[in-house]
Amino acid sequence: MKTMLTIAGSDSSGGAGIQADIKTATALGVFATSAITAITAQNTTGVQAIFDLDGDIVAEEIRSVLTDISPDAVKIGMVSSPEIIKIIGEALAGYKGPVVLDPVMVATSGSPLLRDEAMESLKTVLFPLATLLTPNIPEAELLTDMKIESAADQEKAAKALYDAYGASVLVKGGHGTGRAADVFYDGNIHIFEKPMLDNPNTHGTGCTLSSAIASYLALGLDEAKAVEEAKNYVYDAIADGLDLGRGRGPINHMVRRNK
Ligand SMILES: Nc1ncnc2c1ncn2[C@@H]1O[C@H](COP(=O)(O)OP(=O)(O)O)[C@@H](O)[C@H]1O
Ligand SMILES: Cc1ncc(COP(=O)(O)OP(=O)(O)O)c(N)n1
Repeated sequence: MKTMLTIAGSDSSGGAGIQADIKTATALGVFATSAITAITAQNTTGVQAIFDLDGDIVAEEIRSVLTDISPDAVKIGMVSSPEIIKIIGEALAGYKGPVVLDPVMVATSGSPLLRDEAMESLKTVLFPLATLLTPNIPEAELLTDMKIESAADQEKAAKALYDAYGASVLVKGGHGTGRAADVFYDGNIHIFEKPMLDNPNTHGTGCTLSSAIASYLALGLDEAKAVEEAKNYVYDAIADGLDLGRGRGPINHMVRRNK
């Protein structure tokens, strides 16, 4: 059985964070292990509270998994404080497998999930450990100081981040206008495009995409193929539409089982 480790925050509503990652890996036939960085009280209308876990327990969670199960891929999601970032950097230092880093900054509801003072450590400590970065458009704009208004701009941002950090880069297009075009750069440009689905229930798409990429990498796919298959999975999960809660509901991880 192939395994992955997700290092991320808990989402009480089950749509994003650790919960989305475990559902995704399980749906794709990969055994998920986890290190929880923060607990969020969250639902489909927004984030009500955030509690960062103590750095020592995050370090222990990661070490417990790495020294025993040796995951085939790692995904990193919400890592809100500089202290936790430093500890993750130290705990992953000897890890040789693929590391997919989703630079989660702000939930789509508008709540910050990364503290302002943590941005610099995210870039200096964790980006160099990552083999694949998955910013959305607002995150890529902040990271590159560029305005992104087209797939051509996504391409420029992906190349700039690749040059700066030496990792492959997927600039996701869910916040764009027109088609949902995700631009991937690994030294060559790959564009993965789908129609933009008219469904407000997209909570957790970014977490799901990054954990699906990590799962497909654990299964042995190359990066570009893992990104393509992960996008297909997210697209099907949005298309299969759930309508839970009063706000922006989650996507449907049972989609493959329903077919
Ligand atoms: N309405 C939609 N229709 C089709 N694909 C979407 C839609 N919204 C997001 N996606 C896809 O979901 C994935 C996550 O993208 P995005 O929403 O940009 O990330 P995040 O959740 O981190 O903000 C991408 O593959 C994107 O193209
Ligand atoms: C605990 C936690 N981690 C990450 C997110 C962000 O999820 P994402 O899939 O990037 O996007 P939205 O669901 O916010 O649209 C989160 N909300 N909670």
